[in-house]
Amino acid sequence: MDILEVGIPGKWEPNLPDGHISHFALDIGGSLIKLVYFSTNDEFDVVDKAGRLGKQSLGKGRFHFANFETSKINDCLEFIQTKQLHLGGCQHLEAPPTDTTIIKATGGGSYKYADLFKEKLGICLDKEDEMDCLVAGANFLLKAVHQEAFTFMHGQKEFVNIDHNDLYPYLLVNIGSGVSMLKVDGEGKFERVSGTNVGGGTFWGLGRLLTNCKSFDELLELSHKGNNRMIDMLVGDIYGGMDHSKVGLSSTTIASSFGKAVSDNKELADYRPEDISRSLLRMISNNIGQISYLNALRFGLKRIFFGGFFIGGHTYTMDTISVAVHFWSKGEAKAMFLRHEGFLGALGAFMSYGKHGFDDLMFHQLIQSAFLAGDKIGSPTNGKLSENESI
Ligand SMILES: Nc1ncnc2c1ncn2[C@@H]1O[C@H](COP(=O)(O)OP(=O)(O)OP(=O)(O)O)[C@@H](O)[C@H]1O
Ligand SMILES: CC(C)(CO)[C@@H](O)C(=O)NCCC(=O)O
Repeated sequence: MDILEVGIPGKWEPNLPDGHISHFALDIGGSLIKLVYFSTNDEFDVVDKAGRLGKQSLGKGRFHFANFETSKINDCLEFIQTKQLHLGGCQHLEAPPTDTTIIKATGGGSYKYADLFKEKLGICLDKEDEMDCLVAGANFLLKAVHQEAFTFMHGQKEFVNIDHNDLYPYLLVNIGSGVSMLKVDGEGKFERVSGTNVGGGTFWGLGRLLTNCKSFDELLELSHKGNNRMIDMLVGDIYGGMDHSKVGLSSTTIASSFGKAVSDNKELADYRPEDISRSLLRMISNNIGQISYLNALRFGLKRIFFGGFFIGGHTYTMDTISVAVHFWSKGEAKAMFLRHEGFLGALGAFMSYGKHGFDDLMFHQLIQSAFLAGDKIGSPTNGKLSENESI
């Protein structure tokens, strides 16, 4: 489980106390559960329209982010219980007062695990569509968070200035277990234009089988030390060390991922797990980069934002995706990454508290405070996950 905290405004503050937890939201995906909650320190007693006593925040506070493997959902339930997040949730104003806490949730698991949450914590999951949430989360981050988007190519990271008046349209590619591609035209205006089943789950699933790695991080770590040329068949392998320049293929371009394994006459055990992991990561990242570009081309989109936990701020993954987009678009399209990449859906679900009359904690005011000029969500500058520059 990873837990991260971000201050508003200000810097990364790893071990701050939680304060009053006002809302939390969940994105329960095929591989990971993402949890976002908001805590405030300044608060006072209020009585809501239903006569219930509660705490009202002044709108200053912090977003907290945590994630859990979906297969270890009990850890997530325990975390909610220990932090008493569910006691800070809200009740629907139109409904008669009950003991049931309603929590915004998205992702397939909000359907699959609804009964479990009810049974274990008395929480009723209020389901929001995962695509709506991804888009709401991405739009929120791009507009409200300073230095949220960046490019990454050949080891160089560059933050992108987002012009709020020239943000749309863009292609949002969310690389989770599977991959969704959405053409975003505005707030709540989007279409899921494509997807691919070759995604983060494929990398981790195949990688686990091929290398016997015990964790995703271990598999990624291996990939850093690997050399994909040991397994991939390059153009040069086919052309006797030469480029095939007539069609723009250099000798070092991968002609066929894992292609060398066909003629090498080796067994799986003869290959280094590091090289296998590297080839796999490149194959999947390349493929996603290429499909993304083709979809951008389909709709004339120049900007492609990548999200999802598969990226995990990993430089090699981002580099490979960027190079693929650059290569196929001949430099016309740009791959951009988001610092809060894995939390788009959870943030979108969180934002949806503002939509349906959940205003006993003046949710609108709370969210608006995060939008105020100069009061943007701070960026993590140090701390546990900052090594990969991603929260
Ligand atoms: N600790 C981890 N355990 C498992 N997968 C991880 C881990 N860290 C990163 N990943 C990668 O993140 C991917 C999951 O990303 P994400 O959480 O965005 O998707 P998801 O919501 O679970 O999937 P989907 O949206 O398809 O249901 C995994 O497939 C894997 O590639
Ligand atoms: C099924 C979802 C939407 C669940 O998040 C995701 O895993 C996905 O987009 N998979 C790819 C499905 C496809 O378009 O082939």
